[in-house]
Order: sequence, then structure tokens, then C-alpha cells
Amino acid sequence: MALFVGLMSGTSLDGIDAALVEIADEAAQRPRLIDALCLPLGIELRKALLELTQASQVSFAALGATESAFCDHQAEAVRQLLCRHDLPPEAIAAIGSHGQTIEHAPYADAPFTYQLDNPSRLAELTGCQVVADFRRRDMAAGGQAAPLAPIFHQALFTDTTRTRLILNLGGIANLTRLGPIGSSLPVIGFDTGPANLLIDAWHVRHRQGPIDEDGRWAASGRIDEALLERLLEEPYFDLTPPKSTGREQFHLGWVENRLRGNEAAVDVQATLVELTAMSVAQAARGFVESLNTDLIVCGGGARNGHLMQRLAAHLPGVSVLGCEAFGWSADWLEAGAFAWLAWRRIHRMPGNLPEVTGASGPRVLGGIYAP
Ligand SMILES: Nc1ncnc2c1ncn2[C@@H]1O[C@H](COP(=O)(O)OP(=O)(O)OP(=O)(O)O)[C@@H](O)[C@H]1O
Ligand SMILES: CC(=O)N[C@H]1[C@@H]2OC[C@@H](O2)[C@@H](O)[C@@H]1O[C@H](C)C(=O)O
Repeated sequence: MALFVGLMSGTSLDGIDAALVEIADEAAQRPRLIDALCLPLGIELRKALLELTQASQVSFAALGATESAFCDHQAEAVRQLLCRHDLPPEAIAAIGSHGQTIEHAPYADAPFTYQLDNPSRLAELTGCQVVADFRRRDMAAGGQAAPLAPIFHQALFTDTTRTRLILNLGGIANLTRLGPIGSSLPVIGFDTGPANLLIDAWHVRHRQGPIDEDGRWAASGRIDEALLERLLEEPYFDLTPPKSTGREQFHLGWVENRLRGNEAAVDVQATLVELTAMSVAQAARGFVESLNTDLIVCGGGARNGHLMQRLAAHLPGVSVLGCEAFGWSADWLEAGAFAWLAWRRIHRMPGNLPEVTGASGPRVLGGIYAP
């Protein structure tokens, strides 16, 4: 048995998730979540990161300063997590650090994906071995570099008889399809489009606070069918996987370009929730085998009761389960994935699924930084 820490800060830019995970050397045993926490980014750091994601030009000074501040925050999250369990740094086999995605451009002429991270500094500050830079090897091998979580979903959730769909509702939504053990169904995984990032951004613009708590504001509005149709015309939704996306594609400007100008703000919010529910349901529907499919929902969107209701309305007959039934909280699945991917790296096992990302083959992902 060994202990790993996974660090993830996703497209919502809400905080750094840190998960303490116990992993057995035998690949057959499922990793176990021991504890986790989220350290909020704070107003200044969030603003600096958001600016980097939106800027067309970036100064090295801004990049360097933000990278250091971000890394200090990661180290603080690790410190708090280890402190809770009285664990010294030597007790941790490795930290798996995702970093903060600043730009993801798998469709550029020269494709790239950039995660802000400073694993050398993180190793220095924590005294732990760090594994980082998980995405770029997959892209170097011709893949999308995202989503990476499906291989972790496969390890955690594959069932003997049932088909399982795992849906992450973060800033972006991604879906994994796992056939039952022994079935010939390949693993499928891809980003379906926006989950919460448009909902959050519209809320910030028109209301106080970053989150439409439980989707209550959206629930009080009326879906604007014409706007919904224009939003759903986005060609990304019809692309066949492998595919991945991010803030570069789905941002407030993308919504504004499709407004007529006379919509009530609350109706736009209702419509954005419906956009997430419909685009996810459309993506999932093709994989639902009647009466034999579970949908396991994770990510912050699982706490948005209105979004969950709209999703269920578009997927009648599908049984919706929380990760909790499997010993994971919906909030910590992604951080857990990067702890587990660090374990894979240390043991030189591949971290990607070529059938998901489109890479030319399995690859060992990430670089190792000594403590
Ligand atoms: N109580 C709640 N009510 C409504 N929405 C919520 C609630 N709690 C969380 N959320 C939503 O979940 C989001 C955070 O989700 P999560 O932390 O899974 O995203 P992420 O990991 O940053 O994104 P990604 O998976 O795309 O990288 C918040 O920004 C918010 O939109
Ligand atoms: C480039 C990037 O950071 N992508 C994230 C993002 O957040 C959700 C979705 O888009 C997913 O593709 C991915 O994260 C998870 C952890 C993944 O790779 O599976």
C-alpha cells in the first residue's frame, strides 16, 4: 500500500482540490479515497489565472508571478491535508499535480495544451516527490490530451453486468462509457461541451456571488427556445469523438454573440442550464442500453439540483447514481484521478486510453520531480 496526493484545479477556477488516496501495488485493487479538501483560490489568484486564460498576450512577469502564487497555494493545500492526518512528507509516495489549464488547443495547426504548474517548486515546498505534465505526452502522440479521467473511471467503476456512464459536470462536461467486464464495447470518453462555466459566468455578471446555488435563479426563469436552438447549432456538439474543449471555445462572448439583446437575464440563465442538460443528454443517449445502464454523476454540477432535474428529464429511464455508493465523493473524483495517474507513472504504466484521446498508442504520462 502507498499513499498518493492528487491535485486538481479545474476549468471552474474555484479552488485547488487535494485528495489523499491509498493505492495497492496490485492493479486489481481499487484505489481508496482517505480524505480530501478544497483550498479556494482567493480573489486575487483567481483573477490573475482568469486573466491569463483570457489574454491574447501574456507577459513573462505575470506568468511567473502567477505560477509561483499558484504553486504556493498547492503546497498549502498539501500541507493542510497531511497535517489533518499527522503525515510527514516521506509518507507520500508522490503528489500528482495537474496544474491549471491556461489554454487547450488540440485543433490548432500546431496543437498544444498548456497547464500552468511549477513541479520543481512544489517538490521543494512540500518535500514530496511530484509527478506533473500529464497531458502533453498524449498530445505528442497525436492525441487530444483530454479527457484523461476515463482510464481512472475504468479502474473504479467497471461492473460485471451493467454498462456505466460517468459524467463529470465541472466547468466543462465530460462523459465516459464503460461496457460490462468481458463485453466488446470499447471505452469511450470525450468532452460534451459546457457544464457550469457559462452558468457561473452569467450569474457573476447579473447577480451577486459566483454560483447560482442549487440552480435556483435558473429555475425561476423561462427557457428561451429560439436562443437554445442557436446555442445548440454550435458545430462542436456534432463532432465525433475523440474531442475535447475548454474556455477558449465556450465563454461569455460565445453566448453574447447568440443573443438578440431583448432577453431577460434570468431567462438566459434558464436557457444555459438547459443547454448543458440537453447537450449532455444528446451525447449520452447513444450509449444508453435500456434498463442496463447506470449514470454516475460527479463534479460540482451534481450539487445543482435544477441542472440534475433537467438532465433526468432528458434521460428518462436511466438510473442516476452518486459516486458515494463507490466510496468516492462527487467532488474528489478528478483529484483522485491525478493521484492514481501519479501511481501509474511511478510504475511506468500507461496513463492514457488511445481509443479515448486518439493518441497513436498507450503512453506513460508525466515527468517525475524528486523531493
Ligand atoms: N451548491 C451548488 N449549486 C450550484 N452549483 C454548484 C454548487 N456547488 C458547485 N457548483 C458548480 O460546480 C462548479 C465547480 O465544479 P468542479 O469543481 O467540479 O469544476 P472543475 O473541476 O473546476 O471543472 P472541470 O471538471 O471542468 O475541470 C462551480 O463552479 C459551480 O458551478
Ligand atoms: C485540457 C483540460 O484541462 N481539460 C479538462 C477540462 O475539465 C473537464 C474536461 O475539460 C476534461 O477534458 C479535462 O479534465 C479532466 C480531469 C480529464 O482530463 O479527464
